[in-house]
Amino acid sequence: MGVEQTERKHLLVVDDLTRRFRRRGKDFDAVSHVDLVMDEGDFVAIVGRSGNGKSTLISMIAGLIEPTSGTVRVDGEIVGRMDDRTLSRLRNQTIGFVMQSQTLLSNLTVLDNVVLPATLFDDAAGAAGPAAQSDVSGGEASDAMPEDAITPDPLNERAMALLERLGVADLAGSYPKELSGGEMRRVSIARALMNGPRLLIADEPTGDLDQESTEVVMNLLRGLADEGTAVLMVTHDSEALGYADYALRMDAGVLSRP
Ligand SMILES: Nc1ncnc2c1ncn2[C@@H]1O[C@H](COP(=O)(O)OP(=O)(O)OP(=O)(O)O)[C@@H](O)[C@H]1O
Repeated sequence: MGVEQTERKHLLVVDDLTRRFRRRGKDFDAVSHVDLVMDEGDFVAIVGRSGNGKSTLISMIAGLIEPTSGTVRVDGEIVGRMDDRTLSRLRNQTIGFVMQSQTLLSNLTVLDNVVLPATLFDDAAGAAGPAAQSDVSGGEASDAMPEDAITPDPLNERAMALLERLGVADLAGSYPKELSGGEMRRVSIARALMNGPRLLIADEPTGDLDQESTEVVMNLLRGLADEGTAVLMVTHDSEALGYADYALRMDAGVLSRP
């Protein structure tokens, strides 16, 4: 692939990406020579049987696992060559990541968990991604504030709007251990969207969700993509698949268009 020609044009360029693991004394490629290009507004689903390398691939894209060979470029920068602070900033401000497992901090309330990413870097709250500018309240116009009103904290307001949009605003003051799996997942999605990422990566975003919540989450992701966020989703859920532009199949580490 002509990476030099494409690096400035695309939000994400994955080039010949491989990750080798060793199991019972034998090497195998969990991810094998994967190419993928995504632009703003693309909504791509990855499907494939368990153990075929999907999580390993998206973890490399997010800079959580180092590739054995190949590169991931986000906005023209090679993820593997970033120093720790630059990588942390990328993960905080440009990439939103919804993991398969529960990653909320147990000693913080739901609201504080969602606000947290906006407090980690000074300029995080002013993130430039389309989701940051978008009206997360779901389109309802807010009433003009009376002049003597206490100025609301904009971070709390944004977090509450996201929780509202995901149907879990009533849980803002609860702690993660008080939530169901599906509620935790929706809170995790709100947290991943807090800084308005330009690229949202979601591993099974509808796992644990009933049909109604699946529709809420998928309509939200579809809306974000329509507003310019690139969305990369791993899913086993045939209903969720219908919201993506197209699906790619991961089979024994190889990514292909079915
Ligand atoms: N750190 C590791 N060391 C050795 N093998 C690993 C490691 N991490 C993952 N694997 C193996 O790599 C393969 C791909 O794992 P991965 O988690 O990427 O699959 P997946 O497609 O995401 O599966 P699922 O749908 O169940 O989440 C599996 O065979 C897994 O056992």
